[in-house]
Amino acid sequence: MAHPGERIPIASDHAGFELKERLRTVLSEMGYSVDDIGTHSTASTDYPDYAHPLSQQVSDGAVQRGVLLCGTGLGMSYVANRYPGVRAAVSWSPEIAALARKHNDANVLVLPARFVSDEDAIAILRTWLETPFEGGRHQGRVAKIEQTNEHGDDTPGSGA
Ligand SMILES: O=C(CO)[C@H](O)[C@H](O)[C@H](O)COP(=O)(O)O
Repeated sequence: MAHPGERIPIASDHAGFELKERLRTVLSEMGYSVDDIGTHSTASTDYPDYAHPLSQQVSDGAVQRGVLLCGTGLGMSYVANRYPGVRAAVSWSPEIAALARKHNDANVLVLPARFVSDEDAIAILRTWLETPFEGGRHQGRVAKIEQTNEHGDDTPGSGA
């Protein structure tokens, strides 16, 4: 499932900066064209400033997938999952990353940089990159993520 030459955006806040630097190298060595959106130091910064531009690219179809990192992975995932078509999965093990691909067709990998070792993060990244979506029974479920509710309103829960 590796796509040499594919452009992959990667972004972090200060908590994910050092791991992002490591993963950037790993991606380049695997043949990907890495688009580093930032941050570029360990100076304190705000995760939405990096999650928004990356998620927009995935949502627009400018890229197929992207990688986000912050301390817990949560803040980045909250932002990313607000974008139509983005399915961002916080993954703390290769098993979770594999299931996020097989069952959920996750197109953004989110790493909790303060809670995974560098070696585990590399294994998670490789698994996520190389595991295909299974389709089948999962296809309809993934499609329902973007579905409108029974009131024809596309805001889940509104009017209920
Ligand atoms: O998920 C996050 C934001 O919700 C992250 O864990 C941030 O990296 C974290 O909040 C940063 O914390 P800090 O105390 O400002 O370093």
